[in-house]
Amino acid sequence: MNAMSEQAQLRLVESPASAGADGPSAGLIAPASPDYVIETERLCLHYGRKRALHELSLKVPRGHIHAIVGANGAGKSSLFRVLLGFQSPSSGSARVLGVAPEALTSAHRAHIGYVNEEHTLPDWLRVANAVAMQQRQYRGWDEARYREVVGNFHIDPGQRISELSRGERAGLSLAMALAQSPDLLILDEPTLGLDVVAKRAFLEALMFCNLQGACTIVYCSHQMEEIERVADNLIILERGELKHMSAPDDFCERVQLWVADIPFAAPSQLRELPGLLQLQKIDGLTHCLVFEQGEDFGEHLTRLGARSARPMPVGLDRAVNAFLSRNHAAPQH
Ligand SMILES: Nc1ncnc2c1ncn2[C@@H]1O[C@H](COP(=O)(O)OP(=O)(O)OP(=O)(O)O)[C@@H](O)[C@H]1O
Repeated sequence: MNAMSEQAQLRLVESPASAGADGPSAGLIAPASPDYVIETERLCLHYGRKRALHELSLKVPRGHIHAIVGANGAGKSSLFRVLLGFQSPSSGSARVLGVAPEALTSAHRAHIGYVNEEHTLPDWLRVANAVAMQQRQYRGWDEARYREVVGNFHIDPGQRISELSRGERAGLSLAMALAQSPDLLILDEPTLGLDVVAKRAFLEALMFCNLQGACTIVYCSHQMEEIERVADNLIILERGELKHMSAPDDFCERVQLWVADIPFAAPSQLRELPGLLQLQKIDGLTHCLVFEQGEDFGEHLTRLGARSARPMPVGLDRAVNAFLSRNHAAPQH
């Protein structure tokens, strides 16, 4: 996270006077209400020779909780950096709340909450001062929501931010972002480092904000059980490309586990099965995780000599992991 992004994330170091005429406390510009909170068109980002985003065309509709998943290095954080204007794309275009990232003013940014995994907050400030500055910055500040979320942590308002534990820092930045009452809340691995109770409190706060209908939440995480619980929409990125977007349940329905008794099929034959995501031999039975195959997939197994074969549903964790691992980087031998 570079210095510019830290500054833009939370303008805690900016006094209301220095926020300028377009500052959030100086006349809140209501953003247009486009149907999509995020739109990208053939978005590409290269860091030197490293490709982070490739021809990414994505439309995230207003409302609901959207989860972006992908393996390490899939481009999730890079996408957020481009959307928030911290990083210029190599080509293509993006719009956030209908505005191009490079055209986002302080007033627009007041409608966008952002929490990153580092939970960057000014270390030298005391918690109470940081919160007071946020209260002044954001007209829509919701004190009750702030207290509800921060109340799950034993944070002393007199403590310096540098003295907080990782989890407390996470809780504080989440509470401040939620209290800002943003139209769009972008969260980059927000629950990393939170204990079970704090995680649950945070997820409940997210769902509550979303139920109130005002806030669209776009959230990237590797924690599939969380996503299963809160997300209405699942977006899968792979090496900077959009691979899938649907409701999590729809995605699960597309992945099936077939358990078959095929004693004599060669592994090379099994690996040729259509839609194969993952192949395992467990207790003498062949387990095939397959993508977008119908009920007639069993016929393929029968042709390979299966004595029995039955499909079984799979949970989101297994479905997403199998989908991502089919092209996951593996060490060269
Ligand atoms: N500043 C940078 N310089 C060079 N390469 C970078 C830089 N930032 C990211 N990358 C590369 O861009 C790709 C996408 O990185 P990004 O951080 O967006 O992935 P991610 O999906 O957020 O990963 P993770 O789940 O591990 O946080 C990776 O291959 C990464 O190595």
